[in-house]
Amino acid sequence: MRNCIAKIPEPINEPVYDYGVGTKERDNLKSALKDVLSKKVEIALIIGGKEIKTENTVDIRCPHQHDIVLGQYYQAGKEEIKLAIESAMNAKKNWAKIDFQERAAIFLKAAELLSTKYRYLMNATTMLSISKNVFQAEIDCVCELIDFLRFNVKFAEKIYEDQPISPKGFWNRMQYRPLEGFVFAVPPFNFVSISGNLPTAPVIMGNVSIWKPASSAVYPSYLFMKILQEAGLPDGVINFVPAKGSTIGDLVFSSREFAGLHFTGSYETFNYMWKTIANNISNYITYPRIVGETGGKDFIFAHNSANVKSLIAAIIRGSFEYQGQKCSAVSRVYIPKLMFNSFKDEFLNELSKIKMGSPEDFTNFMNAVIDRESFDKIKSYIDYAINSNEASILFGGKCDDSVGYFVEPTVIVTENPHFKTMEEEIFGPVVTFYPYDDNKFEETLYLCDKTSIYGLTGAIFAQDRNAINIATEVLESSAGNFYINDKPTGAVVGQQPFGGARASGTNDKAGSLLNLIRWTSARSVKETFNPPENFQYPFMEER
Ligand SMILES: NC(=O)c1ccc[n+]([C@@H]2O[C@H](COP(=O)([O-])OP(=O)(O)OC[C@H]3O[C@@H](n4cnc5c(N)ncnc54)[C@H](O)[C@@H]3O)[C@@H](O)[C@H]2O)c1
Ligand SMILES: N[C@@H](CCC=O)C(=O)O
Repeated sequence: MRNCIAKIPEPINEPVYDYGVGTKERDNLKSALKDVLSKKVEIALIIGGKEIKTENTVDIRCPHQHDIVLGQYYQAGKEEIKLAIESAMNAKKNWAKIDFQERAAIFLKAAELLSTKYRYLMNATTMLSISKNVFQAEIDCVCELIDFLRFNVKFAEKIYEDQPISPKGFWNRMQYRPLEGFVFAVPPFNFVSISGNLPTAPVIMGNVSIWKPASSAVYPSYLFMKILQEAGLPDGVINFVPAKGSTIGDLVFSSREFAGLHFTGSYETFNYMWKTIANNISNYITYPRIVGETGGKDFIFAHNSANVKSLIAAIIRGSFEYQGQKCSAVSRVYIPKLMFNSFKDEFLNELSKIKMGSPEDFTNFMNAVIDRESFDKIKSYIDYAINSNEASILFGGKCDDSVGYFVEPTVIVTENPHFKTMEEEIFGPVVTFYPYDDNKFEETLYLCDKTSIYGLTGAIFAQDRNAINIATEVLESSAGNFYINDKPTGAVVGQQPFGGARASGTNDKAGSLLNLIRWTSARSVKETFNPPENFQYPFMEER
């Protein structure tokens, strides 16, 4: 729209539905679940706006019942990947020229479609294909994804509005250009919101993207791609390319037009990508932007003044929601020995109330872990603890893959603060306790800070203000998201910008202005209204 400088609406967080018994939302969701189960979906690549099928298909199965096949998706080969890069580069010129408000309208519309027309279908595909209970699905694939879209366009507006000063006679402007090339978006399996945010954040800033969804989260990602198309996203701006990581990675990173990586996933994969990019560095038109959020070894640290009931609730939710498959999940707990002895009975009693099974049964708190590889990895950590004389299993420990990939919520206790499960990311429902000497609070804080390579999330539980202050100070670099008397999961867009440093990533805070600014390459433009006509300065004039 010409001659109109309209403001982006002020975003508010999408309300979370509770799907309580007897609500119409619950009925709608139940019928969406039935619908998804009764059909076999066929998911094509979407390149340049066109659906493309290949020779290679992969089954989409329910992790909680692996004999249920929800459908199939097609996997890209080299030809399709090259076509996707070409399509992105073709779409680039027009997309960058579209007025920001027109671009923003597309994402605001997509958010509205998600909030209304597609809410139940999106929840159903997420619950069934990545095994999330209704609450975990709702806060992820609906609310957080909507928040990313609505808040990011507002942050983009703030960036564009940020302009330099202009003294009399001059007009200085800052043009926020997109990057010179395309952005490669590579998400993990565990959050549909992250999958949707990784391509859209750069695209909101005028970039184009190649989006490779995680193999186990193709279904809800595809649905989001269709929503973006319905909202008016022009062809080729985002190219949806399910593919094997190594096949697509090699081609993209050796492409001259590669200008940015927007990644979320493991530390190991990110390091591999960074090294590959470094090896190709002289091939690129421009230095690529590398934004990556990776793993965590997140902690709860209890002081002896902590409120035990809220501590127990936080440990159970923080460790076992979504089967501990959150980068933010609690996986180590520091607790004073005396408190540990008195808290155990109540803790075990609460743990025994956890129900595990299919997400279709709304009474289940936990569901299955994502796939066989993950199941085997988590089981190997539990077996290691079972066989070690440095640790004992306080709760759980059983794994069963006969119907789905189920791992019991598992609590390990150790006296070795450097025990393997205190240091390494497991990415499953396993938490390790280290009971510390009651008079070694501060010393143990330093130990916590130095125990793991990661620095993502952490929490202090204490009523004593001095203890809170000391912990906040000592643990300053241990967590990019730090919580006081709250679990270290469940960050909300616009409220707790999310990300960590150390081995947890580049800490560019997903869903914030800090992230969006990485997707622009600014140009300073100076205009002089009355330029001098003589090269000599006044002090050079003769009397
Ligand atoms: N910090 C965060 O915000 C955050 C959020 C969610 C998950 N995570 C982390 O993600 C990990 C779990 O997710 P995951 O198992 O999907 O991670 P992963 O590293 O195995 O995979 C991440 C993505 O990278 C792709 N990939 C792998 N090798 C590739 C290559 N050579 N080229 C291109 N793509 C390639 C995968 O297919 C997948 O899409 C955990 O470590 C978790 O902590 C971090
Ligand atoms: N942002 C999410 C974690 C994302 C990683 O898996 C949280 O705060 O719990």
